[in-house]
Amino acid sequence: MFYKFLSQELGYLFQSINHGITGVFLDQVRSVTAQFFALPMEEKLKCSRAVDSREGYGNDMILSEDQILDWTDRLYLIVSPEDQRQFKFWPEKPESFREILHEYTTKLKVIVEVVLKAMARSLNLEDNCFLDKYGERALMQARFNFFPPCPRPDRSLGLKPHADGSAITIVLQDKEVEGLQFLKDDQWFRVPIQLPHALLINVGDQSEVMSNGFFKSPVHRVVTNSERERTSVAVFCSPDPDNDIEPVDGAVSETRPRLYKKVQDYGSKYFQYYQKGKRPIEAVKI
Ligand SMILES: O=C(O)CCC(=O)C(=O)O
Ligand SMILES: [Fe+2]
Repeated sequence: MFYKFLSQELGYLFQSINHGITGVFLDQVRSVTAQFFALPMEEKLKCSRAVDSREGYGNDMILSEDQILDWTDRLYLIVSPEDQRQFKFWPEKPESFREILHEYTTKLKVIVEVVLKAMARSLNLEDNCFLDKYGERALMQARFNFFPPCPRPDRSLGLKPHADGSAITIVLQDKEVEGLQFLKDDQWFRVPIQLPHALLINVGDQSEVMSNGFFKSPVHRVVTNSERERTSVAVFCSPDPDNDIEPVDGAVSETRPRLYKKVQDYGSKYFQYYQKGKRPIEAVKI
């Protein structure tokens, strides 16, 4: 996980920056999420996604007949750039939903900047080298996940193994129900939930590419359980799709040759692979 790869410095920066996001506010984000999913189906369906689009309320896009579906309901919204918001997908209930999402993601922007700078610094690279690629018109996509209790947790996953296609993903986990697991050395490790006011920051594929593999985008999954529902909010922070993404100069050297090709609009290419259970990063490795 992210904190293992970063210097002490980040721990410090993070604590100081976290003051802008209080535990009370994080609970409000959780609360509007839970309230949305608890609405009658008829109300939620007002935000339904179209068959051929990811944005809105629904489940996995169906891309092949033998696709294994995730045991989840989700609401997926583009939040930034602001001119790309499609309010027809944004819930009107609960009433404070839109305002809280706007406030939450505005606060997260500060964190993204701090984190991308700290990541660069921890590799002795120029502070802004990742941020410059990230750009002023970076993408922020929020995914509200709802995992109902599942009668056969041995046979179904809430989210199948995947790595995120973002630069970084900021995850607000359920306070009471665990489920997220990361793969390391062929073993699954559970993510603790003992710190209810912590945000989990996950390195995505595009940071792996930009750092020439110094940061790794870890494979993770969500398991189900038969007793309790679980919610989470993942905010995917990805570079402007118009920007070329490739290993930054300082991360390539004679002893560390370039490991990834140049890519553009990684996110939209990525999704096709995800639903087929494949890792898109393999396609950009040299
Ligand atoms: O539910 C979680 O804790 C993580 C969700 C996640 O990995 C995702 O939405 O990509
Ligand atoms: Fe993920």
